[in-house]
Amino acid sequence: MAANNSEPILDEGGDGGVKHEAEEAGAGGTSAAAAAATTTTQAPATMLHRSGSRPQLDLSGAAIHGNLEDRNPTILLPNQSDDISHLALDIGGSLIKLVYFSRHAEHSNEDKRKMSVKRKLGMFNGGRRSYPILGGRLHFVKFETGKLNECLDFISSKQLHRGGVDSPSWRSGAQPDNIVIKATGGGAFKYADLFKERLGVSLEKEDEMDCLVAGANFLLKSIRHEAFTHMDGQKEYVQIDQNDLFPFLLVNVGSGVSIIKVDGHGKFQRVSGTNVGGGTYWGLGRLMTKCKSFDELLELSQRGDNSTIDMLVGDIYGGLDYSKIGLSASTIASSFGKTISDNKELSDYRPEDISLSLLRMISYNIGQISYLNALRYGLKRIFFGGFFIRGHAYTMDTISFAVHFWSKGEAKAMFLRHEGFLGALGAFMSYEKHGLDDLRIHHLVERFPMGAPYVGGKIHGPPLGDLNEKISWMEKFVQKGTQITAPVPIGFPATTGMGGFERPTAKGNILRSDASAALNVGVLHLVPTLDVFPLLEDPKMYEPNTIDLDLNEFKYWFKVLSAHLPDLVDKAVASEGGTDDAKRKGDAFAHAFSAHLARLMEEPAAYGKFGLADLLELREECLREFQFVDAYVSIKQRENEASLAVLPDLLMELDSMNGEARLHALIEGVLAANIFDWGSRACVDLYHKGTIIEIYRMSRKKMQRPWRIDDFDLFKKRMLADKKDQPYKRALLFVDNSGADVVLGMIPLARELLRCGTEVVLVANSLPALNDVTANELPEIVAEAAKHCGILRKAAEAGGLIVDAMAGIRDDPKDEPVSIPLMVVENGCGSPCIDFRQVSSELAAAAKDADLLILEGMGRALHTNLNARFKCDTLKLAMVKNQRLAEKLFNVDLVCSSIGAPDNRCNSMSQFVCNRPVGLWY
Ligand SMILES: Nc1ncnc2c1ncn2[C@@H]1O[C@H](COP(=O)(O)OP(=O)(O)OP(=O)(O)O)[C@@H](O)[C@H]1O
Ligand SMILES: CC(C)(CO)[C@@H](O)C(=O)NCCC(=O)O
Ligand SMILES: [Mn+2]
Repeated sequence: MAANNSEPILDEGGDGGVKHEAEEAGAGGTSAAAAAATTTTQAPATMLHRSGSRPQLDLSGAAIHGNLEDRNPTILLPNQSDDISHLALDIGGSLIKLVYFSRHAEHSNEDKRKMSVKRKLGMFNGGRRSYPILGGRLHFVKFETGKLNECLDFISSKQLHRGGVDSPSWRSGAQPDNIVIKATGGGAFKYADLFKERLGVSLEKEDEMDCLVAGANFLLKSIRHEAFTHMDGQKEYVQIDQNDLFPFLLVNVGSGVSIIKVDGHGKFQRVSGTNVGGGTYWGLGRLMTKCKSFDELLELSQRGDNSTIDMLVGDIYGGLDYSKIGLSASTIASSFGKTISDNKELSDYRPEDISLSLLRMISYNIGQISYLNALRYGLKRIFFGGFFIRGHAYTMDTISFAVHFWSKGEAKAMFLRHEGFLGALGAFMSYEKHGLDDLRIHHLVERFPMGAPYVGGKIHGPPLGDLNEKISWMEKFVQKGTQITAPVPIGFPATTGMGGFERPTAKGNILRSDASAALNVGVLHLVPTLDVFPLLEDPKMYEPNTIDLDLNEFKYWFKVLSAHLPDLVDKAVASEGGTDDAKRKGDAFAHAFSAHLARLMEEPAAYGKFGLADLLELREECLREFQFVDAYVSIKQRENEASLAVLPDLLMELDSMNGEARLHALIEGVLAANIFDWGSRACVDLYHKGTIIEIYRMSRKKMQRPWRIDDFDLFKKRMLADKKDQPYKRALLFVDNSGADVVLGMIPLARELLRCGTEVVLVANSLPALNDVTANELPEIVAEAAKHCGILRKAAEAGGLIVDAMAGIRDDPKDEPVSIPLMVVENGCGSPCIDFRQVSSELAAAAKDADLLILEGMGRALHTNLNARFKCDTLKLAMVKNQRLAEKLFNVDLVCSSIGAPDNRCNSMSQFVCNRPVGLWY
């Protein structure tokens, strides 16, 4: 095996000229005479061809896995390679693009709690795979075609052609003799023999245009923030209406340019093309500037002034505009036109200026030809792909300008985040049973790991799959004093004026290295178990984030998160035993997360349309990337224990009250207990000043109504007056923090609902986030609490929670759902916020019969979902512990802070959104 053991190399010098082979593969025999934008291939509209290269089912060594008593136990096929293929290639004239899939073992984290919940909710199907696709990740990588060997080494080191190093076939050492890999682009023909020779694989050729269209359609259908406009330096994501996507013009700017009219899935026509494309810019640019890499050339353009080279309208008109035909003096009249009159040699011109002139000439030309073709077919939307774009703001602005200018604003240029990967994705989709067609937007989660493979450009090296490699990679950067860039290219504003463009603004002089441009996109996680929350009133209109994370807002969060970072690192390191290794990991995490923050500070839209929920999740994901499983684990345990110790007193106090006073005390208690929050600086300070119960009591004492939003009376009416016996059939309680928050706040409230005959579903995080309680931890906490209370005990026993927590699982063998008074389900996320467009399937199933939602805590009820509307009554409870939110939402100053005693008087909110008109109730 070509082991993945070499160290990443930091290569500051150029990396040698790219051996360009675009002459053969790129232009593909198109003659100079066909240079005009009229090369039309009237291909008949074809359906995407799927050929069957899928391996047969290998039943050898089959064994039953899991519970033998299950009616339909899981059968493990150790020798069966995954039933979706893993790698597809697009080998173009300039670059090779790889899309590969790495698998998530579906049952590995299928723990007992999940199985039990599934059975209770009637979701259990006996271990058969319930989803059309496997969970896993789609990775995107590119290489220069001239360095094909690097690409072959990469495939070989990861054994991608054999299903990855973790695949059963690889581990068993079996040598499948006929591996077939889908490939598109000219190189699928040109390099087929080399692939056979080096890797023993056959390339199965897929048509390039088919693949481009399939890739574009998939992205536009399945990725929420894929397409964006880019005008005057401003990037704006476009909401694509699935029912109104076709027809559109797809312009793929690779070495050469293909222009395709797309009318539907598999329905398209290549209407034109131009041989003046990315290869032209890079090729001419290399000859004229002696640049060693594409990026160097692009970077030069950022410091260029094209007016020394281009002949402008003003040069011809003595400095005047030619306003009668709408041309300003700064409009380019003739690209490179000035060089005819000067008595100068090439070396007399600045390479910077040459690069900028070339870039403008080619981008503008592509924009114009695209517009003309859009006009020809009456199309209003033009999507631009291909790696010539390279996420480069100036290129996109120039193309947009041309389209806008010539169409007088009628046509719109849009760009794609996965710009260069359309063909490779299309090739991936051409595998039979790839399952991607069945994916919906809510199944895909994009993540931006630091250690994804960095290839090409300035940073060379093997994929950084291994944690140690990742850490030493980060350390090297730190030692060298190099700024660590998050894995996305920089965008920077450039201005365009009427009829002409100004030169790129000085801001953003650095072009992000190609290594990171390759990761303009993150890793796409395919999570088939995610669902849209069925109780959303209008999923299309739903926006989880309460406040838009614009640059200003981001600046605030940058400060908050940066300030919190040292404390978080300390906790994380302690949670891993505080060893030297843990410290290295902690440092690497801090650098990685800071790099993300720095990246987003430059451009808040860098990772797609990013909200606070995404930002907070990014932090948790970053911790997980550096294998910090649960930074708050011991704090959570300590606080749970402390809170459970005082629970009996609290329950006694509550039981001595009458119904109305009790309900008031319970809601007040939830708000008071929500003061415990490790995500809030002001509250962290409090921890050093008192015990949990002291803080809780003080908090409750100060909890005077009216709260900032106070719909308590409405809720009380529903609970106590409208229908006394069973006010609600099933309530979903979204819990927040461990410790007092859940034990002294939410569990007593759950108990009250149980007392009223309401089924209670406690909904908790799937993965840790700060000190939030997780679905795995909750059964044990409930079981402990139940020791002090008959109502809880009865419900928890009936719900199997006590057994779950303490012994194994005792389950109803029937698959049918039964009425369960108390259940714990996971929400599908590992973040302090919740995005109801993507929740776990068990939560979605539990929600079907729910008629009350209770969202608790700032993350879930305030930062996200304050404005969300649901199909049933919803109670949102939170203690406002964040100055920014208090100001923005309620226009108040927080008094809670370092003074030791929080004044909660006006800082709580209890919003009750009724969804059923009174009178028609029940
Ligand atoms: N690191 C890079 N090295 C070379 N070219 C790059 C790089 N990054 C971006 N480019 C630009 O992207 C172009 C290639 O884009 P793309 O990968 O979409 O096309 P291709 O598939 O190689 O070409 P074709 O489809 O015409 O065969 C190059 O010609 C160049 O303009
Ligand atoms: C030849 C291809 C399709 C290879 O990707 C591409 O480089 C291209 O579309 N070139 C432009 C050829 C033309 O003039 O239509
Ligand atoms: Mn191509």
